[in-house]
Amino acid sequence: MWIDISQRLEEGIPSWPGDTPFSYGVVCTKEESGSVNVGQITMSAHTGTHIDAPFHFDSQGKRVIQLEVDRYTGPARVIHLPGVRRIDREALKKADLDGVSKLLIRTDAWTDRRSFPRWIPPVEPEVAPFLAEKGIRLIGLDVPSVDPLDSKELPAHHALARSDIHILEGAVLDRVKAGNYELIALPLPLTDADGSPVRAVLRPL
Ligand SMILES: Nc1ccccc1C(=O)C[C@H](N)C(=O)O
Ligand SMILES: [Zn+2]
Ligand SMILES: [Zn+2]
Repeated sequence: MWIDISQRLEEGIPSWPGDTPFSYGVVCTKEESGSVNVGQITMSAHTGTHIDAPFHFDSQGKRVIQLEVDRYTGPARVIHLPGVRRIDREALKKADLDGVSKLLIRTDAWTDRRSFPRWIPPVEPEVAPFLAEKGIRLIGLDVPSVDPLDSKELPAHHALARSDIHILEGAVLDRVKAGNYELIALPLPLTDADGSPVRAVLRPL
């Protein structure tokens, strides 16, 4: 059985402060067109469960279409680090990361999904080379960023990119136990985009 770890995209879903709010509306009704309801979606590429393309934080970086689908599908390990202040070497030292190429970290830090969090545990840039050495190519979190929310330099985003680790943000891991799963979290084929919403699902292995 697949477990849905995606945030529902619906009116009221929080977006990054100041960023485009999510909306879905029928712009032409079945009554008007005589055949179909036609919807329009307006949203930031960074709302809900989504991936970041390097172009998000590097104007020369890859766009969404250039990201291989293999990065977002396949075996993944979920680790549970409740109450951590930061995701650093210390926080990760007890985790078994051997043979893992996709790592999802459940922090439980985003408790009320109806509002944007005031604080999140950031990923420390120093862990990027350490994770890469372990063979990790994708990191996923249950919070909306890998950097402190007020960061402009985005050191963790850059360090992860330098270590060739892709980023999944805003996964809903509240009811997911630590363990091994198969992951599917595919971005849309957006040619130029800096990020993409994903439908992320896990199946226990
Ligand atoms: N949407 C934004 C609008 C303005 C400033 C930052 C963001 C972000 O999304 C940053 C976040 N670290 C992210 O990668 O999702
Ligand atoms: Zn993002
Ligand atoms: Zn990000």
